[in-house]
Amino acid sequence: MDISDPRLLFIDSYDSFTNNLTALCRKAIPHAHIHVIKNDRFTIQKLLPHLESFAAIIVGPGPGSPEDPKDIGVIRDLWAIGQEHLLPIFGVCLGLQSLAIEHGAQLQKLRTVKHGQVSSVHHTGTDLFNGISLVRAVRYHSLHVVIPRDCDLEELAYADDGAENGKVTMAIKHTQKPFWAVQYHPESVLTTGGGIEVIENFWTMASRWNKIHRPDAGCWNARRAKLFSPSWPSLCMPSQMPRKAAPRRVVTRMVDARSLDSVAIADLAGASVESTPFVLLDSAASPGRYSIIGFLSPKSYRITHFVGEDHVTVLRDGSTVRESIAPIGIWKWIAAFMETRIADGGNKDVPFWGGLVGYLSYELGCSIFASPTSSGDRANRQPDVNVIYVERSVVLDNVTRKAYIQSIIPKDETWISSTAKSISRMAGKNDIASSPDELDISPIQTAKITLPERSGYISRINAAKEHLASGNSYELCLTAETKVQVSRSDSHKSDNASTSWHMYRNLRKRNPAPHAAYLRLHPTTVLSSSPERFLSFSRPPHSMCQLRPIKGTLRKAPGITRVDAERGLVGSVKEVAENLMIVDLIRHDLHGVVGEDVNVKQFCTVEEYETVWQMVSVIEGKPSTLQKDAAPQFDHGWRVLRECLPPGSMTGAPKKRSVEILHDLENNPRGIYSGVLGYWDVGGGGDWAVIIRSCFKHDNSGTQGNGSLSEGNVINDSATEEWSLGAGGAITALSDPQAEWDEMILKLQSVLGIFKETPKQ
Ligand SMILES: C=C(O[C@@H]1C=C(C(=O)O)C=C[C@H]1O)C(=O)O
Ligand SMILES: NC(=O)CC[C@H](N)C(=O)O
Repeated sequence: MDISDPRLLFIDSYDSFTNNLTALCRKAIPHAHIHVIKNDRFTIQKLLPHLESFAAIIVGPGPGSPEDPKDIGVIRDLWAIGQEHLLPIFGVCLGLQSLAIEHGAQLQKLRTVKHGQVSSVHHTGTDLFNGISLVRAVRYHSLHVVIPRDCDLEELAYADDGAENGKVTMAIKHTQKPFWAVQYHPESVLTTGGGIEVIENFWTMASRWNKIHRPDAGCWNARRAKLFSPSWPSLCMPSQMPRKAAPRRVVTRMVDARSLDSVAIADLAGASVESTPFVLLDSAASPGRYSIIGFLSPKSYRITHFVGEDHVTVLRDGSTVRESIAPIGIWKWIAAFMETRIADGGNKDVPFWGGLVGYLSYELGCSIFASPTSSGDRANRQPDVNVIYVERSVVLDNVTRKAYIQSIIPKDETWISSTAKSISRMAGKNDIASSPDELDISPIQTAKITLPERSGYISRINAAKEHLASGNSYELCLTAETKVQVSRSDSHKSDNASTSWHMYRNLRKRNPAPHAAYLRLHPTTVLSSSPERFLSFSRPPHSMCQLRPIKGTLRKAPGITRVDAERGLVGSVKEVAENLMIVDLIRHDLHGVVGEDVNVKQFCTVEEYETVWQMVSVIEGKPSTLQKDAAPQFDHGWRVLRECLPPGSMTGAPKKRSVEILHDLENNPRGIYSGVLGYWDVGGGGDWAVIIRSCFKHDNSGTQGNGSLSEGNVINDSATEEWSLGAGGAITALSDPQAEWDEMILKLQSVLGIFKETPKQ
């Protein structure tokens, strides 16, 4: 970039599409420096003296109303800027609404709200639309403006919503000042014709105006550079952390696993011994491929952390150490832990060589907004970070049936040889004792299931819809908790035999899923049959991030073919809108960390799972660094994870406002549900799934008696144990409350079957 390149000020109203728009502006206005500020960062008085440095302002979209000072911040004052400071401004959605109402237009609610829907835009073919023919544009709005006849605004485009809303203004310009705006979203992935073309036209007109009215632009100086954030995209700086040691070597032995499955190898690794920690990340169905089994020992580091606390607890070899995470915080603390444990030399085809395995809670993700933190009784709360450092592992390739026995412990050949021998021996036998087919998969009959209360859930759906109608959110993923009490006499077969392992095997059999997992990280046990990848990142130097959001769920039933499912999902305006909103949100999240290189690889494809059809999109991003020749970044993927949590498919859009609304609507913190589980590998790769279709237990959760944890030894003398599950779905303006309730129950049923026959509705 050159110092003389144009400089743009972007005003963000805490939206989840901002980075898509900045990326589009960078394409339309090559070499532009774009400085993004929040709308409440400066008062107009503070901003005015600096406007001379900017060639134009872009006012982004956002939740809420242009009439509410809390939602609109400094934006409303821009339109009254005096001649001395005047400059070109381009507004999007909330930006258009603000420009319009400050010039006498009426703000109204749409009768039929448009969120994630595509409309044809009829336009004048002039100004913003010069040289443009067909425009199909995505809309995300509940409010709209009615432009009076005799005012300083001119309508440039409209959409014809027919009986729903009549004609709705889609673009305007000021007749004397250099202000233009669109109501639709030029940056949405489904907008065609009126995207980059419109911004290019804005830029042509803005440059012309500047040439005539502001021939000498003000200079950019150190003070301004400090005041305004670095220009977008603010790419990853090379890691600040010095490498403390030479990389460790990964030693791998490959054996033919033949008909062995992950369950048999997990048994070998000690899955059935309740008192010990255990981790299995299990690809139990396509498109999952690898199953990762940790071979743990008392020497394995266990790391736990609670949101709001200033330390981590590290448990190892019988001792518990509290380590302060101040001032760097939990994310950097974990990055530093991993930075000293980088390893190489492993098999490039194997995604995991060793590293951290476990889960991160929903509230950990939310803490990035400084929003709600976890609350509740500390002794019975699940940790927000609960991971274990795996140094010995077996990775099973479920496609080639090869098992990779791996260790990052120096001089560990004896373990590798004996494990390789055991696996070969087991694979050689035809009758695999632990094959899940031979399991007794009868559910636990004495379980007491407490579903969310239906009327309460329906009224929360209606409250969510009111927020959507008022413009506070475009989509809200509402969820609720279900509890299951299991009598221990039923669940407890022998003293140290793990019943949760037995339950996991039932779940795996009933609902095989690509992101299945069994995590026994006391005090927490997680049984997962998640279909949804949140984020995977490949190892440097060619890191690639991939997110696979799911939106759109259809019950599988006899007679429903793929063609029917596609008609029901891809053919539904509601389902596609739900998915599109999350795709746009995830593009924004990813652009925010990796910069410009973000692509939608797959849009709304129907995938078949055990109990449901799901509509899945795939978004990929390639991290770039400031310096072309910078060393590959080991923690790129980890940063992407931190910046993109909590998963957009579990919040709705815009994320921050939706998280706040959901916090008010839902009674309890979500905890592990809606968080992510997976690994960060010592080679720098990672794979994290959204924690849905899963259930959880806290060692202390039973009634009577008191479970307690001491190193390697769990005592729980409770008469019952309590499992908890979450389920929910995206609520949009098009949602039917009864159908949403049914969808929530459908999702629950994929897990509830391991406890009891599915409850009757
Ligand atoms: C909320 C859940 O699922 C989420 C919501 C989906 C939807 O609304 O269609 C689909 C997958 C998940 O992102 C859940 O399973 O509990
Ligand atoms: N996308 C937006 O900027 C939305 C603006 C406003 N909150 C509305 O819903 O109409």
